[in-house]
Amino acid sequence: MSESPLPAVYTKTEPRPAPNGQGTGLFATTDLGVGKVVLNIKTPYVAVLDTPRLEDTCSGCLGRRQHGEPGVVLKACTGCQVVKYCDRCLAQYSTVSSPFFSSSLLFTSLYHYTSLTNSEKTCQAKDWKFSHSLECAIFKQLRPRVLPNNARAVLRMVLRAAKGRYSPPELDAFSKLETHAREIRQLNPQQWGRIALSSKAIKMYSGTDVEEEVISACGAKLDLNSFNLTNTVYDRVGLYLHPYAALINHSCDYNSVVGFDGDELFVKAVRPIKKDDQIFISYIDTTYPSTVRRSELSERYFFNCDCSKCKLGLDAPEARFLSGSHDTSKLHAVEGEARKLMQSAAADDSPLVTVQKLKSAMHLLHETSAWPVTRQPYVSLRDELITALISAGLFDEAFIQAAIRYLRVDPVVYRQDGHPIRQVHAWALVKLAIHLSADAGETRLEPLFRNHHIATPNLSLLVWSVLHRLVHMEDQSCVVPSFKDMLHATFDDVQQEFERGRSNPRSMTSEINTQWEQIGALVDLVLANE
Ligand SMILES: C[S@@+](CC[C@H](N)C(=O)[O-])C[C@H]1O[C@@H](n2cnc3c(N)ncnc32)[C@H](O)[C@@H]1O
Repeated sequence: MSESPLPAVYTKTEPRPAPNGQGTGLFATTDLGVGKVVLNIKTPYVAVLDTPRLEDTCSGCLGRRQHGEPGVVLKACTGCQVVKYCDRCLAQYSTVSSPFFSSSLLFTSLYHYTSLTNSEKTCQAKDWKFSHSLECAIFKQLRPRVLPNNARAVLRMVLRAAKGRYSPPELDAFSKLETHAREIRQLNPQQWGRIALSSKAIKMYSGTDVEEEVISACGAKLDLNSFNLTNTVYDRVGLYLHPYAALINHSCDYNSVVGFDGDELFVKAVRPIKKDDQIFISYIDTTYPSTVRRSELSERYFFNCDCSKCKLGLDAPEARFLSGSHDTSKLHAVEGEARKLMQSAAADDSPLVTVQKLKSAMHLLHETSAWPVTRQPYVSLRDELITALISAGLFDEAFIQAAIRYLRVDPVVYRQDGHPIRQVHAWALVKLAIHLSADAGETRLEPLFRNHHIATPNLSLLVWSVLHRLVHMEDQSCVVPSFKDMLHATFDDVQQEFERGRSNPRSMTSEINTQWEQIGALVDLVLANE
């Protein structure tokens, strides 16, 4: 992996002009196999948590330790009480006076900050050094109001730039990023209004002499170029920006995927890439039909996608209905009803009501006899249903739904075995099976199989077979290192459990196949009655 001129950036790519009005793009400098690292960035230009995640995610490791070490408790920064850190990594403090904010900021009293005397490897010390020392007093002054994520991100960039924390190549790369500021002003006046208001506030809070217009341009750059920051299991936790990663253009038929391990970014090849090929990621959820994708891309990113998948239009697999003749206007009406139910389910507080609404929406689609389980919004409805069933404590039903997704949806929707979403869904199935098999008494799973005259499968064998497959295909897998570590640790535990029981699943291939046949039979019956 060669180091780029930008600090902390390791890559097998270089920026070049891209064809078809795509501006600059990144191009492979060598052939790259599936699962290979295309780009690894150790330190973000800026990364912030979404406001609700400030409560439950460490602002230092961005949740990396929380997944590896269950039971980690978060403690609030004693200064601002807004950001929290893993307790195991909290530093020892001594309180000293800070000269930082006395003049430039709006504070009447001298703020006391805690100087860190412990190792810099701690989450709080790391974040303090990176940026929090510059913003802590501002957050404290504003409490109980917490700035929105994009305002906190722009504030961080302004404060870090003022303290000379960015190198000249980083500042230069950031300055060259596309903003589409003119299009935002003309076409999305609400977005521009939010950016402008936020810039005014940032200028006031930070006391910076940078002009509001320049801060607004930072805000527009952030909106256009930031990534969804995700945790180890690919749940969104915040915003991330780096000017090198921001050069990657979009294709719905992408060859690479992005993931985060704490604040470290990984771009991996999800398909084989040849030297000089352009690197493409997806900016949006590509499981939706081209009409939806194209309008999302033109509204937020101001371009018309012309990729091979978009060219297929209604002939593309994700847009097709089941074979037969269909009244399309009726199908659209049903889709509208299903979407309304989905929206109202999202707004509901009660998991059981949410479950009912989502099931009703799925039933509407199923009743058309035209809607494949792999066509949106069916796919998203099932994802939401699994989450709602888990919240409602209905783990057996969640397990069956996760098995439907694993066996019948994902192989079509995410064709590559190593696709991170496919791996995360497999992990969810494993977790549910482990949870159910740990239940001492009879779970509701047994009657479910019995009622359909199917023998109940041995969940431990299923868990072993999924984990065995995931661990053995890890070279081709596009997940981040902490996810792989989690799989390894769980597989080792399961393997040891079998060894203690003096059995060896490696020699039980036909038993394992039988368990999958049993699961497959129930999955098809549940789908037929959806
Ligand atoms: C995150 S930036 C990517 C880097 C950008 N090409 C540059 O030169 O700074 C996103 C912008 O790149 C352009 N872009 C990305 N993918 C594209 C595509 N498939 N076709 C046309 N333009 C694209 C659009 O202008 C979009 O708003």
